[in-house]
Amino acid sequence: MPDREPLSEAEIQDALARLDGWTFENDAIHKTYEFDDFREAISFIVQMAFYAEEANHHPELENVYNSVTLSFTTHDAGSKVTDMDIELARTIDDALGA
Ligand SMILES: C[C@H](O)[C@H](O)[C@H]1CNC2=NC(N)=NC(=O)C2=N1
Repeated sequence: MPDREPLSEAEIQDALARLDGWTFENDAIHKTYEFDDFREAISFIVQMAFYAEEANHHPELENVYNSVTLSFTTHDAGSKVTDMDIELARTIDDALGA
């Protein structure tokens, strides 16, 4: 089970190097996904929500037409990036192939 200890910037960058398309900014990790259309974007959000709920860890998300941006930080750790954020980002990308 990932823990809620804040990661150092070096640990975060090392973890992001093993993910695709995630960036670290303002104490959160972010990724923007582009889909064919609005339906595909919303479908991704719905599917992502099941993984977030299963992990009890939730993103901030923004949707504009076919674009979805997920941002993760761990509120229980003072809104710092923890393994919870990294692991859920990996789970979502592995599961949804985005
Ligand atoms: C009570 C509930 O388990 C907590 O508030 C969970 C819910 N989802 C969460 N999501 C995120 N991103 N960070 C948290 O610390 C967090 N905590």
